[in-house]
Amino acid sequence: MASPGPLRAGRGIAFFPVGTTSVGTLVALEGLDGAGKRTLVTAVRKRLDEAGLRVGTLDFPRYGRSVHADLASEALKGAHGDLSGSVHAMAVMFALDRSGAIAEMSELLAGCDIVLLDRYVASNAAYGAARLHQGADGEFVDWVRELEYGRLGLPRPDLQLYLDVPVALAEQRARGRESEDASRALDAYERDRGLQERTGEVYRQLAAADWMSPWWVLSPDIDPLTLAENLALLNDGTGRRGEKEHGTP
Ligand SMILES: Nc1ncnc2c1ncn2[C@@H]1O[C@H](COP(=O)(O)OP(=O)(O)O)[C@@H](O)[C@H]1O
Ligand SMILES: Cc1cn([C@H]2C[C@H](O)[C@@H](COP(=O)(O)OP(=O)(O)O)O2)c(=O)[nH]c1=O
Repeated sequence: MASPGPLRAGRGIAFFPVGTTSVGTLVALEGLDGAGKRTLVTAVRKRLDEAGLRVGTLDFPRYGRSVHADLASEALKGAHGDLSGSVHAMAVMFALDRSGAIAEMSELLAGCDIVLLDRYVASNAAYGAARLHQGADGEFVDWVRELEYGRLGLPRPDLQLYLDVPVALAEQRARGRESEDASRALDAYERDRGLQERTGEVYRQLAAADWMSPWWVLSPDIDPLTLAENLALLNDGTGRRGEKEHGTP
């Protein structure tokens, strides 16, 4: 059954088994640079707060709080020699940033109904595979899965959202942001139109395959209220997840 409004589900929406403990639902928002992720998380959070849900948010990379995140960001702006030239080295930096946030994520999940992440493991999968001209079924995506969910033990998201914004629009938004805020100058990935195109393609493949969890694909004009209402349905209000194994919101 198709999901309502602008939500497009890959292979149907899966609901999650009821856990024995009260933990929140972990939702990761993915998309290209400038897609509007930060804006959407802020708007959805406001709607969920207003609905009385306990909401936590966390942005990756954790700039200013993680040396790995800062090194990666500086590398994308030309520092640290040939660091940014290595696809695997960059992915390890982003992965170690996330690894350092495991305790914080556990705390958020213990105290919230919904935890919204602005970028997560799939960012590494999509950008790295795109840099290597691979698809979602390639070696790199498997390497990321094994590194982050296997070796580093990161929690799997219950749901992943892909904000599917055309590259030209995302670029226009990123450039608009750059002109408003000098600290958001475009980095090496953002300036590379071909990389953004390929990254979008890998994201669509990951979503179609429901990689690591169910995915919802969101259109550029997604209404934050509609999204918040659909997210709220994943949670029965007690911090426990819905009981249906499969269904649509
Ligand atoms: N739905 C939207 N319509 C118009 N402009 C938007 C929309 N969402 C975001 N923007 C603008 O686009 C720019 C990039 O948005 P941002 O949320 O920072 O993207 P991201 O976090 O995906 O890089 C910002 O200047 C923001 O104000
Ligand atoms: C979090 C993350 C980001 N990236 C990429 C996506 C972006 O192009 C870049 C920087 O992340 P981004 O979220 O865009 O940060 P900024 O606030 O500087 O715009 O790093 C990865 O390749 N892997 C990751 O795990």
